[in-house]
Amino acid sequence: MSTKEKYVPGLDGVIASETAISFLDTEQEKIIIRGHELIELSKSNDYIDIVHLLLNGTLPDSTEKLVLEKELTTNYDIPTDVMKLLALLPKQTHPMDGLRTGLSALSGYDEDIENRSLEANKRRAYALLGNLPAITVNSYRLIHGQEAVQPNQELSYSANFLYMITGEEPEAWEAEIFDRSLLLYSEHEMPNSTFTARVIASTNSDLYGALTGGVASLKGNLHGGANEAVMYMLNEAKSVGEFEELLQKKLMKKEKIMGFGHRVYMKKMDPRALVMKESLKQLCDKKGDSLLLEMCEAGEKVMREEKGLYPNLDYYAAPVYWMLGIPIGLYTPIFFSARTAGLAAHVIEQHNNNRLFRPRVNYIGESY
Ligand SMILES: CC(=O)SCCNC(=O)CCNC(=O)[C@H](O)C(C)(C)COP(=O)(O)OP(=O)(O)OC[C@H]1O[C@@H](n2cnc3c(N)ncnc32)[C@H](O)[C@@H]1OP(=O)(O)O
Ligand SMILES: O=C([O-])CC(=O)C(=O)O
Repeated sequence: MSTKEKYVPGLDGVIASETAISFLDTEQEKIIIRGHELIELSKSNDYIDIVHLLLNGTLPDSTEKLVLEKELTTNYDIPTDVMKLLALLPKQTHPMDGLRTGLSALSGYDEDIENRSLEANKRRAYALLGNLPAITVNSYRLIHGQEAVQPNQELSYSANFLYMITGEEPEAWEAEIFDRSLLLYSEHEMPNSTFTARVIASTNSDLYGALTGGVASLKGNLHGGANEAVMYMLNEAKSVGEFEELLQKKLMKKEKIMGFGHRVYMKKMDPRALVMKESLKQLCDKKGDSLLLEMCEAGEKVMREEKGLYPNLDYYAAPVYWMLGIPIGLYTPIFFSARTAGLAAHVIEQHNNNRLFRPRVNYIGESY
C-alpha cells in the first residue's frame, strides 16, 4: 500500500462484518433482530424470548421459553473466590470495572475453556447469562462494603434481577418495565462494544475475553456510560427551568449533552428511546410524580431547537431506572448484562466464520 487509501475516522459507515444477527434499517426506521423488529417484539415479548432468538435464531415456543428461563434462573454458581476477589477491590472502583474483573475471573473456572464449538459457546453464554445478575449486583455491593445477595430462584429472570438490586420483590408492572429495558438493550448491530468483542474473538480468543473487552468499551460515556451520566446531569437540576438552564450553559461551553445524538440515528430519535419514554410515563403515573418526565421533555426541546439532536435510549433509561429505585452506579452494568445476549451471539458468529481483523493505517509520521 504505497499511496494513501481512503481513511474514514471512527469507521463511520464502514461495513465491518456480515451478520445474520441484527441490522439498523434507517430507511424504514426499524431495528431488525434475526428478521424480527425489536420495537414490535417489545410490545408482546420479553427478554427471555430475545435471548432465545439471539442465541438460537428463533423465538421460543412456550415450552422452550420455560426451559430457558428455568435454566437461567437456576444457573447460579459464582465461585466464592470470585466473590472474595470482588470484596477486595477498593471502594472507589467503578461498578463496571468490578463487573469487568468478576467476569474476567470466571474464565479460570471453565474447564472446557479452549472449546470454541457452537455448543460449548452456547453453554457458556447461558451460564454467563444465568450468573450475570448476581455478578452485576454483587460486584456493586461488595465494592461498597455491603453483603452479597442471593438470587430468589422462584422469581422470573427480570423480577429476580430487580429484586437483587433493590432488596424488594418488585410488583409485576415494575418487573415488566425493567424487563422491557433489558429487551431494548439486548442487541444493536455493530456498536463499539460489539465491534470490540468481535475483534477479540477474531484472534480465536474466548468468550470471557471478548466480553471483558466489551465491558471496557461499554463503560465509556460516548457509549453505555451515558446512561449514568444522564442521571447525574438530571440530578444537578431541581426543576424544569433549572434543567433547561443547565443544558444551555453546557451548550455554550461546547460540552456534549449525554443521552443525545447517535452515530446511526444522528438526526432522528432512537426508536428504543420512544418505548423507554412510554415506560417513564407509566412510572410517573403510577408514582404520581411527573417531574423527571417534564424535565426530560424540556431537555428534548432544547436539544432539538439548539442542536437538531434527538435522544438515544440512554436518555430515557436513566430516569426509568431512577424511578425504579436503582442505584446510579448500576445503570451501565445493567446495560452490559442485557447486552451479553447480543454480544455472545456475535462472538459465536465470529468464531463460526472467522477471519482475523487486521486493518492498515495511513502513515502520517516522520518521513523515512
Ligand atoms: C446506547 C448508546 O450507547 S447510544 C450513545 C450514548 N452516548 C451519548 O449519549 C453521548 C453523547 N453523544 C455523543 O457524544 C455523540 O452523539 C455520539 C458519540 C453518540 C455519536 O456521535 P458521532 O457520530 O461520533 O458524532 P460526533 O461526536 O462527531 O458529533 C457530530 C456533531 O454533533 C455534535 N454532537 C453530537 N452529539 C452531541 C451531544 N450529545 N451534545 C452536543 N453536541 C453533540 C458534535 O459536537 C459535533 O458537532 P460539530 O460538528 O459542530 O463538531
Ligand atoms: O449502536 C450504537 O452505536 C450504540 C447503541 O445505541 C447501543 O449499543 O445500543
